[in-house]
Amino acid sequence: MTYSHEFQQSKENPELFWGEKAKDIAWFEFPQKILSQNENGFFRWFEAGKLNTSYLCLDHHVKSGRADQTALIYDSPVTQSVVKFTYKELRDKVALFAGLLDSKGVEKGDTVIIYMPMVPEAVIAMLACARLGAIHSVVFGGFASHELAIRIDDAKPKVILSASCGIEFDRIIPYKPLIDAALRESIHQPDFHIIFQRPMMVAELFSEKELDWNQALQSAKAKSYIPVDAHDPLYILYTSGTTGKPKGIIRDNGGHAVAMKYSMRAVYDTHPGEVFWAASDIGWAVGHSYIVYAPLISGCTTILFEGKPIRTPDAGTFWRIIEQHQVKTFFTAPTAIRAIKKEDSEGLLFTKYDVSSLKYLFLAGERCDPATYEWVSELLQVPVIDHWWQTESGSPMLANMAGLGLKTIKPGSSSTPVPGYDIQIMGEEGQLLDANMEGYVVIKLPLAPGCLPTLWKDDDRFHKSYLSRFEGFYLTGDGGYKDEDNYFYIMGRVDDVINVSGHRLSTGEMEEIVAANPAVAECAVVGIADKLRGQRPVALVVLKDSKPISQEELEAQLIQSIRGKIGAIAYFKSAIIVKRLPKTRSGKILRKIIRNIADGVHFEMPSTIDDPLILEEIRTSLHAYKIGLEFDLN
Ligand SMILES: CCC(=O)SCCNC(=O)CCNC(=O)[C@H](O)C(C)(C)COP(=O)(O)OP(=O)(O)OC[C@H]1O[C@@H](n2cnc3c(N)ncnc32)[C@H](O)[C@@H]1OP(=O)(O)O
Repeated sequence: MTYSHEFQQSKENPELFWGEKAKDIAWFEFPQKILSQNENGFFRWFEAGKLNTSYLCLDHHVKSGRADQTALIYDSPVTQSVVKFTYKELRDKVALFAGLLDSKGVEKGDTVIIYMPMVPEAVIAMLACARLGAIHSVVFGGFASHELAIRIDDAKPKVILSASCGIEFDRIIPYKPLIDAALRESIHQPDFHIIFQRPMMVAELFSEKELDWNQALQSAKAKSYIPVDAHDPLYILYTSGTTGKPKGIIRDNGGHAVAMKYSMRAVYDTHPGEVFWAASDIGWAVGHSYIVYAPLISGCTTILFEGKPIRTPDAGTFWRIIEQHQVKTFFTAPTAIRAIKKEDSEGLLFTKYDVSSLKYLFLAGERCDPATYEWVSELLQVPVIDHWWQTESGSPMLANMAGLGLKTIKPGSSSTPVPGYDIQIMGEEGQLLDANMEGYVVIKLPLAPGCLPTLWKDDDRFHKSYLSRFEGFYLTGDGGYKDEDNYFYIMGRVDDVINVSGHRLSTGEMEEIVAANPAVAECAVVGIADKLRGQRPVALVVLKDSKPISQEELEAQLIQSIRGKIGAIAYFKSAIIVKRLPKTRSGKILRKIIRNIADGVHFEMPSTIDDPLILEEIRTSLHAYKIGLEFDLN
């Protein structure tokens, strides 16, 4: 099957196309209708199909001859351990943990928050929820207690699952105080909190609602899988929107399973028995899809890596893992490659390992700059495939599809649309733009299976955020252009979302935190270019006349507030006091222009600007702070 044949078929007859792909899944009952619309007009895939995602990931393989194949390899340089689980071992652990959850009253449709580091128990917890038809919501361990509290109040979990600590390089991060603080802040209170005690830091348990994971398991009985409907949610994954409240992306069971299976073969060219490694975190969409669900549904071996690309112990860690576990397909973020390049630009550590098992490197999470692409391609001598997707889609939307025959790689481009995604570039007035014209990246409805069917308990926000701007199209929030060969170039967000080290964060949320400081009259937080992290946030602040404060003091306070509320991952390090902010005559802050000045990008003076002289003031303030100096601004 060629790419153009598959793509054309998916465009002309999506029902036929996805109906065929659905046959690759071991349903308990095959769907009666492939594509339908609900009462709101939202598209739904695989109506009346019955399945269980945990069954697909585990029991199905145990039954069909993979019981003794390694399913999961936990490789943790920070604890110096490597532990392997066969499909049968993992299935048994998941069934037992599902039994524990069941005994604590967790039922189909209940929500469970998982706030855990990269330990096998986190994967077991996800699959145990799926086994019961409970909806998990994994919260990235790097988020601070306030972010956790917001998610607790929105998801209203029956149980919280966590661990006593995480490990960042050589630092122990206690989790229990963060959860306690989140529960003091949240209105909703779960019935139980089950804590996996790690030996490097044992958490103190204060009440009967707080259970020790291993102790509680001692009396648990294994629980079998429960058939769920294709439309039932498998999980909620919160992602940053333009305001402080994150969006609860829902993933349904049916569409997700079909999309996972299809993408492993068609995008990643990875087959049962082969080793697939996504060096991400289970707190992100990549971690959900390509550490846990897609490799397991496909009968592959997956790797759970508790470490960093550098300093755990060095910039050769990735290559060591590829050699040791015979990885065929590797997936990471460009930031990770930039970090390695910075520490080992000559690739000396790389030469210590035999990485001949590796067939592909896939990159996503942020735009891959051509310099990083060239460096890593030269080093690895395998195809380096930059591809594009979002938390909302759960799997790639633009990719050079290795399983359908690789096409020419064009550095800077994420290649062509994956079957199921009719991607277009649109102008302000909703007109489709020709090649080489930059505009909004939009997708003609219906979206492919696996994409968010709506937002958790918020159909209105789903419609407003994604469907209302251009009738009949999904607004991705990204901007870009395509070339004459229909290769797309994603240039970055068109809204207040930024990407720091592949982590999607909201500058709108940061502005809310900065604006809450008593000295701040008004502010703008923008994402500026960062050599290692892709982007980092910077705040421009106008002070209240009545509240004098030094630049240093204000900056220290704001850094503390953002670390405390969002987390250190925001990498917020700079707050700059300015006299005024550039605005349009109607009072809208010109954030994009501020960003352009900081990044040295040419811009047209907006005709609606209130006072053009402010731009020079901003430039001087940024320069005084050593931002934008490396660029020729004139
Ligand atoms: C594959 C596509 C995707 O999945 S994209 C999403 C996943 N992103 C990546 O895999 C990006 C790869 N990036 C990295 O490995 C790191 O960012 C590199 C480049 C090594 C830099 O590490 P580091 O210096 O620690 O910076 P950072 O930006 O990661 O972290 C900033 C501060 O946040 C902290 N942090 C990070 N993760 C956690 C966590 N899970 N739990 C607790 N804290 C965390 C870091 O320790 C750091 O804190 P501090 O500022 O040093 O105090």
